[in-house]
Amino acid sequence: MADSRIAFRLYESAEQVAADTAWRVLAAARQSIAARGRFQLVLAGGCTPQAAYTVLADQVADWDRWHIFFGDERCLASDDPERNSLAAARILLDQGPIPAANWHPILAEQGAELAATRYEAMIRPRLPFDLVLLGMGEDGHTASLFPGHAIAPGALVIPVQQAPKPPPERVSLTPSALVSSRAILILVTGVGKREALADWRRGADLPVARVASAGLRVEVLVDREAAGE
Ligand SMILES: O=C1O[C@H](COP(=O)(O)O)[C@@H](O)[C@H](O)[C@H]1O
Repeated sequence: MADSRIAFRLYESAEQVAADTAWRVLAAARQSIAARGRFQLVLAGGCTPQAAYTVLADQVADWDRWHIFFGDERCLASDDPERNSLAAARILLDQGPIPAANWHPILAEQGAELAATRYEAMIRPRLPFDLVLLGMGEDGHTASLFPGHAIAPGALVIPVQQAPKPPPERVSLTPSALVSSRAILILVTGVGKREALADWRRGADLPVARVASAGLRVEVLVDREAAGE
């Protein structure tokens, strides 16, 4: 792993990763709002980022200027607790600070094909994002980009079928969309991620590695359990 645009940062605990993520997101928001009047943030799904969202929700920020997008969504009913946007909404929208009009979920309950087409049409004129948050799965997937899955050239958002992690049907931003961002933060915590992280750092061709190596400014926040140190 010799890509100088990717900075790996080590933290003692997942709590520290969450706190520093929140701090970095707030700093990016301030800069973006000062420069362009708005902050376009892509949220990661899964469990890892939820602690950071909880820290964020308690902070003071210019929330009306934040616009929230999603890196991927699972094709489940809109009220299914496994939906990525629902988990984030419970923290940042329902009782939190972000106005509903600025919340841009992927409507995956419409089916992967239609939801992907509609989300692509919505994000295309809004690119670039200011900050993309990503996680990493135990197999090195990021968003819903899984190892061995082909990506249609030129697409920004794709339907995903037969994902190895349930549910099998999903919608994902592609590497092209994810790297159309001023910065990317990848959160990697827990012992379950240790092997994939080590593979990535040894140069394995994983989806997370492909996205990270194409990004402009990429920071990977890793806790000691994932790092194995
Ligand atoms: O299924 C998914 O998995 C990854 C990793 O999730 P985590 O629970 O291990 O943090 C996540 O980044 C992705 O958005 C999600 O859909």
